[in-house]
Amino acid sequence: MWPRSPPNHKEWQGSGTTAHFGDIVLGRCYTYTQIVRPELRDKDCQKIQEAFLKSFLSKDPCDATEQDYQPLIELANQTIPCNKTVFWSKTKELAHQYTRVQQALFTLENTLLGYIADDLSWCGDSGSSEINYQSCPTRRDNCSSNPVSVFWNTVSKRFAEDACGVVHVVLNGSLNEAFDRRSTFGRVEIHNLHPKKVRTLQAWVMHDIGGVRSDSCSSSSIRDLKSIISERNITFTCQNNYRPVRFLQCVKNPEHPSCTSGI
Ligand SMILES: Nc1nc2c(c(=O)[nH]1)N1CN2[C@@H]2O[C@H](COP(=O)(O)OP(=O)(O)OC[C@H]3O[C@@H]1[C@H](O)[C@@H]3O)[C@@H](O)[C@H]2O
Repeated sequence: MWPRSPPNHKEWQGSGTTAHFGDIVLGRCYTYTQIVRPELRDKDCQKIQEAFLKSFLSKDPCDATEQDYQPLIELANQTIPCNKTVFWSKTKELAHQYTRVQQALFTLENTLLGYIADDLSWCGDSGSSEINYQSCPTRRDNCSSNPVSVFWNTVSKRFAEDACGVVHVVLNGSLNEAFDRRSTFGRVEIHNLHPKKVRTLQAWVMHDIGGVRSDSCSSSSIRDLKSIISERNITFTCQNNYRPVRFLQCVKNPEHPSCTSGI
């Protein structure tokens, strides 16, 4: 059904590089630096686009490294104010609904690099200088050191290293385990918070409206998170259904009983 990959591209199990990748990267960079956060208007989007392409072109897409992304990270470097960092895990949509309203707060995607890369796929090939638009390796079926997985691990680590003051995380209480050690939040971000800079991690365990309350602040998975954070000399606090985020959930379900009385 699909045209076969050109001879010089290996075939992988994942979808190929997003069409018009270079243009999307350049356009998103200009949108973010000129409109969303004009305080970053002096960023060089042409150089950022070039650095992003150079991070993976002509390279084995199963041998991506943190080093590949260092030039890009330096060009797109951005300071997040203390007390404004929001992590999330299994709550991508809700976390971004909240930061879209509460624009003083930053998820990784509310930073320049996360904004540029969100939902994109990209890879190249060591035997060619071309972008592979036909297929890219996936963590599950091909290799964990693929360009996209290594990118999110690398920028998530940097996002956590740069955090300061009181940081927040939105967790999904409708899952059996709201905290998963294998997640990017559990495997990368909490281990890269600096105890000398981060005073408190505040967890918000949110339950789907009308969903089951599988997990909550008193559950074993949250106690596991608390033990990891406390061992790192960072204070841990937790709130079930943090009210400002709950209001957002209720916008979509105004008639639900948990939204009509005293949320
Ligand atoms: N588009 C984004 N993707 C990701 C971000 C992010 O901020 N934006 N990630 C990770 N990430 C990719 O999302 C899934 C897992 O999500 P999911 O299983 O829902 O949650 P994770 O904890 O793994 O990752 C979310 C956490 O890491 C950063 C962001 O700062 C959040 O605090 C996996 O492929 C990750 O590589």
